[in-house]
Amino acid sequence: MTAPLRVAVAGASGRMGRMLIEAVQAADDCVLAGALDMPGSPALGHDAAAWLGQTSGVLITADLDQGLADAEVLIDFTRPEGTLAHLAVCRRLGVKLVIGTTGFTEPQKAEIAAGAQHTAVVMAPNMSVGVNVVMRLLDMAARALNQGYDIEVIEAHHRHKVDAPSGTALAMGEVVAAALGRDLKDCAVYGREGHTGARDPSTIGFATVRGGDIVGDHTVLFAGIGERIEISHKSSSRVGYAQGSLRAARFLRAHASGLFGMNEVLGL
Ligand SMILES: NC(=O)C1=CN([C@@H]2O[C@H](COP(=O)(O)OP(=O)(O)OC[C@H]3O[C@@H](n4cnc5c(N)ncnc54)[C@H](OP(=O)(O)O)[C@@H]3O)[C@@H](O)[C@H]2O)C=CC1
Ligand SMILES: O=C(O)C1=N[C@H](C(=O)O)C[C@H](O)C1
Repeated sequence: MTAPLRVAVAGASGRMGRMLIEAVQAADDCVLAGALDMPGSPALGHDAAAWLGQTSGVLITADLDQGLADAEVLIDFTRPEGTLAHLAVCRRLGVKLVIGTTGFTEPQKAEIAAGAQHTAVVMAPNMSVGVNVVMRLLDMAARALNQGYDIEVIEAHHRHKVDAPSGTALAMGEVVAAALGRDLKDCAVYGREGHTGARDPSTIGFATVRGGDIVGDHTVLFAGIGERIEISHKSSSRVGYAQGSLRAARFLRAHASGLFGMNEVLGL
């Protein structure tokens, strides 16, 4: 019988961190092997599953070496600077990494790609199966609607989200731009205000909504003359992100190095 996968979770007291701890605790083939949080976090020293009324035997720590010593894979949903600090330690200790964090700059993405030459990494702005299927639908739609349709990406998230547009919205824009032979860097328009002039048909527009407890809604609109096509995904729970992350962690068992996306994890 295969030994359980030893999973550590970063950002253990965050919205996704808690979801992941609950998912690892419930999975037959995984065991919680570490839990990281920020120095000064009130969660430090507490059992990582205490908030569930459970005991995991894993205390939340800010000491990265200690928190990763017994782990095969770290699942990281934190902030870009946290993820990069975790990557450096994972690389040194030979721990694999699932990155769900969003908001990376291009140089930060290059640092992750370099780190993945030494330890295996899955990185995706959205771990849900549904969103990754939508990415394929968008590729198909953009190729078919390649003339006469104005393309806008609209996303809505909770009031606590710190990056905009969402990583998923940007990835959707990249898929559509690539399908149309455009580079998103050259054609993205992030918000509009004032006398904008008429819409340039070669652009891909982005609109961001923030409020309340919206988990994550994404729509890509193809607006033509006489018809509109909307391809939407709406998350009503973070469970899908956590389950997708565990699939990514299991996938990494078979890989020693390399940078992978959810399309490879899911075989899409
Ligand atoms: N790929 C996907 O499927 C998804 C991606 N996300 C992304 O995951 C990230 C986290 O989201 P969410 O859980 O809502 O955020 P939270 O703010 O709820 O949690 C973030 C956690 O990371 C910790 N943290 C913050 N900064 C650092 C740092 N520099 N080093 C180490 N730890 C740090 C926080 O600690 P403290 O509270 O002490 O600051 C907290 O525990 C975001 O980038 C979000 O966009 C979210 C959902 C799905
Ligand atoms: O911050 C969030 O909550 C989410 N972030 C990810 C993103 O930026 O795309 C994924 C999901 O939409 C939830």
